[in-house]
Amino acid sequence: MAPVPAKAMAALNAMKAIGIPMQTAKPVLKNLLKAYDNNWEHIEAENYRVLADAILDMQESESKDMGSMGKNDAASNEPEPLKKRTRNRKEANDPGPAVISSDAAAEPSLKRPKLEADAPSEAYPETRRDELANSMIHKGKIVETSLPEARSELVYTKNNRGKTVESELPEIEHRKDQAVYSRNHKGKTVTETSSQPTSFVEAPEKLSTPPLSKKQWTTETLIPQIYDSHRRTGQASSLMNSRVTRSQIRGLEVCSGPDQTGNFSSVPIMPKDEPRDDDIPLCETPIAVIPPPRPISSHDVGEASHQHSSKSPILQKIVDRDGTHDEQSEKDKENLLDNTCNKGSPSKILSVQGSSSVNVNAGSSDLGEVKLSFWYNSDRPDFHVPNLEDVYKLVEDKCLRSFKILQPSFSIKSLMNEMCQCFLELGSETTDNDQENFVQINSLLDSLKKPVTPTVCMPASSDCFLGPTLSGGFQDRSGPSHCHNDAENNQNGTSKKRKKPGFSQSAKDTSQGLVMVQQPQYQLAEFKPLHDVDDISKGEERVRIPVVNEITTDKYPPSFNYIPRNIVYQSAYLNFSLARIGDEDCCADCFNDCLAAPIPCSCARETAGDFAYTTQGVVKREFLDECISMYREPEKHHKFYCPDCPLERSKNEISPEPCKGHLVRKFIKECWSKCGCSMHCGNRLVQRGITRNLQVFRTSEEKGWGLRTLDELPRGAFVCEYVGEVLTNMELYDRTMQTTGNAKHTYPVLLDADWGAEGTLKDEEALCLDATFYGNVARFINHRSLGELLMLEIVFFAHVFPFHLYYPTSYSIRNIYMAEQKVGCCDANLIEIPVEIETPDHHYYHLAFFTTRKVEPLEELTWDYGIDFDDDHHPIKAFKCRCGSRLCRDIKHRSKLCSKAIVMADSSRLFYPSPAPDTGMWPALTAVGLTLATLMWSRKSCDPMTTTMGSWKCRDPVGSRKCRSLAKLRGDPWTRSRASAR
Ligand SMILES: C[S@@+](CC[C@H](N)C(=O)[O-])C[C@H]1O[C@@H](n2cnc3c(N)ncnc32)[C@H](O)[C@@H]1O
Repeated sequence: MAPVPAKAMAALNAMKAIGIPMQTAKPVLKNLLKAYDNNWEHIEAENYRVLADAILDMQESESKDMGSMGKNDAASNEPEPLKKRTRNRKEANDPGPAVISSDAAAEPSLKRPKLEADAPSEAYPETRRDELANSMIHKGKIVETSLPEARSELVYTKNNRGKTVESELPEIEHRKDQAVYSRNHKGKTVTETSSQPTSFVEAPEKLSTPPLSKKQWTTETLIPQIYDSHRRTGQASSLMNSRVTRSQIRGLEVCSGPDQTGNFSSVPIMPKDEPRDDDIPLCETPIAVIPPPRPISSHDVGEASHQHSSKSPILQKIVDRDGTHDEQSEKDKENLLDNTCNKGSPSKILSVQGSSSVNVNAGSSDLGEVKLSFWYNSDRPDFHVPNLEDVYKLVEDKCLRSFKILQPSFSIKSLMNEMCQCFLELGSETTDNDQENFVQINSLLDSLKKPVTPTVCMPASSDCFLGPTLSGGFQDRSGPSHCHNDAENNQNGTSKKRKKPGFSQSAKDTSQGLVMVQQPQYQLAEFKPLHDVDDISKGEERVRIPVVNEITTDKYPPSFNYIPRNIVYQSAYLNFSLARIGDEDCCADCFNDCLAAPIPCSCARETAGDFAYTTQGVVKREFLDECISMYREPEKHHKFYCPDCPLERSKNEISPEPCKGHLVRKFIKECWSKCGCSMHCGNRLVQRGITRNLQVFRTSEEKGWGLRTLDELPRGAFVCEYVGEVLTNMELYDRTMQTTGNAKHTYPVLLDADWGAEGTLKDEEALCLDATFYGNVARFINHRSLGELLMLEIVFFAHVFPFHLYYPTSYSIRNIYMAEQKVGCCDANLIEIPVEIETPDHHYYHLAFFTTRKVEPLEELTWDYGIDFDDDHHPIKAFKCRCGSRLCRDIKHRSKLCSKAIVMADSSRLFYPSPAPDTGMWPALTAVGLTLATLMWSRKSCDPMTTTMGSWKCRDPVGSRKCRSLAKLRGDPWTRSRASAR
């Protein structure tokens, strides 16, 4: 404990630091010590708030005395803040922030003497400066201690015992001020007005509400108004409102005495009573809202305040871009913004105090210059100045990890750039749009400050997490604490309300706006290479996965973070507790390879007592056939119908259509860590990760990038898992609206295999994978239909397929279809099969891709996204399909040539209904039809990388003439060797 004189010195110094001369503070301190019986705890609380308040009170009463001595003095050119405060309330019956509009500013009684915009500091006499400085100290909140040259244009913020108070704008106010004032104005309406909720730009007649007495300032009376305010402003602003409101509630709790439980806040009661109708003294200088101290958040920049942290010593070092630093005087630092902004005409400075040791300031000039400054003090004696680039990198890394920044292209510099852009936008907008703009800032920045919610319950001993050797495992990037907090999660989930279209649109607009105002990709490219063309996985997989592009000049695909295993985004609940795995769900007694055991173990239970994999490491034929048949003939398979389908809800929340049914999917169950077998067990395929040689390549059909195999793949081979962030449907919905609503390519997959069995699933519970920002190679697999238009196909083959010429006419349609199967043409060559690994329930599972047939080297790997191309509201954005398949479900965009061929084939059927009669005319007519069809088909480009448009035309990509030449052109070693070998 420091001796008392030292404490007194500290108190006086603190006052001095905020512009109160020692001689003024000293007598008040003495009185306070007496009043508090030398209890320094109260006096020191909140950085001598009581002392500062007491000084202000003293000044108030002095002013009042002066006011009563001669009211006319009030009209003098040297305004007396305290008197004016009184008059503003009493004469204008100002209920609060509603006066902070241009109308209000024009009110004669509210006017302050006009200050010239460019008035140099010398224009302010010393006394005036003192007054201003003093007026900015109210109830212990220090608003501003120095007077920059453009003092009159500064926007100040202060907190008057939980009430937000604002004064009129000076006549020289600029539209930028209006934006700020409108918002704060609203804050004040929320806080103070009970009978007349006012809108921000209301006319002065609305100002007749008498001020509330202090007794009325309770949270009980205020909270309903807060909701009122939410309603008034609409959902688009709900996020912002709730923040402003919360802080204000806190402020009220602090300042309005005991709360509902009778507890007082940390602020001691003022030793003396204050007049009920005059406890919102207004400053002469324009003031806005100081929210009570709270953690700094970027969105706060929208709230106007200007104050120095009363607790924090001013930062001693100012770091420039190169990491050098300067000792600067306090004044220099305070002038930092002003210097920047004084280049233009009137400048503005807005500032936010996020916590006791953080200050955020934003300054602007009318020339559109904006400067942001952050002051932070952590009291570290061993501090040294780091390189600023390193700081950027670290912060970006932290943001990506902790705050789950959505875009991997995120950078601190771009964030600051965005802040400046928003600042300018707000400053340039008319007041009508202020509200909207404010929401934009918040919805943008809110994504940066989402709290990290640990979401997965992983035993600390990590014995259920096999670590990086398993690609089927789980990866959490939310930090060391992995344990899911149910309560918190629920709270997160249920507290989130699905945003109505209005908000979503706004949010969407926001992201669009952001894209327009900056070039994050270029910025990112400046700092770090996007991908390694030799291995897009950057060593995360067991095999290297190169990237090639012979089509465009892009060296590699747009940026994303490569992850070999799923990671949880925020709220998704995945319970991987080993305790949940019962004996029946594992094979604790097994040893080495379960597939080698004479009797299948309990891990084959899911697949009807027989393992899904063969000992050669592929999916068994029967199992695969059944999975494929689900796609080809869905009507033949069982479906379940959700009572309240999350998919339909996502399309239309208000009146969702009944569930269209989900196929009861066949699951593969792999052995897991509670099983006795080893990692070499044949029933652990997916969890071992990618083993095939794959390549990311640029497709030639405007599908963007794609994935292909470099090796020949047998039927049923595991290729890769679809890896991404595990999101709840709610999160996906929000994300799609806010971030990727306008994205060219989308990467979400619903984990809906068990939706029906789980009863009514809330959007906060239903899961999906999103590989937009974090994903593996599977995110490059393009769509191709997996045979729905079966009959049409059969008809086609029945009439034009060359095989028909060789087969007897009695050859059944079914056989023709089988013939088509035999040559292996047309459909997607991958199918996704749900795989159970860590958890016996199927709420969360892995989505693994297996080949539906033998796949040739260099053939593009495709899978059927299951999109309903006619359903514009499907969560997976319907694109213009260019799969080229004759079976493509995107009928609108299906190749015209294909369609013509089909129509032609169909029309030939008019003459010879299928199966075609064996007449003499048949071969001739078929030959004509076939020639025409072939002509049309051959005009369609044959992609050497795929067997697009049928392997009968180009079955072996390297074998065909066109393919060979392209392969040469491409010149990659593998193709070269293949081509020369021929
Ligand atoms: C999972 S990504 C596939 C990778 C993507 N091509 C890329 O460049 O990143 C899905 C997106 O690829 C595009 N895409 C996939 N299949 C397509 C197809 N058959 N025709 C046209 N675009 C396709 C669509 O834009 C879709 O949103």
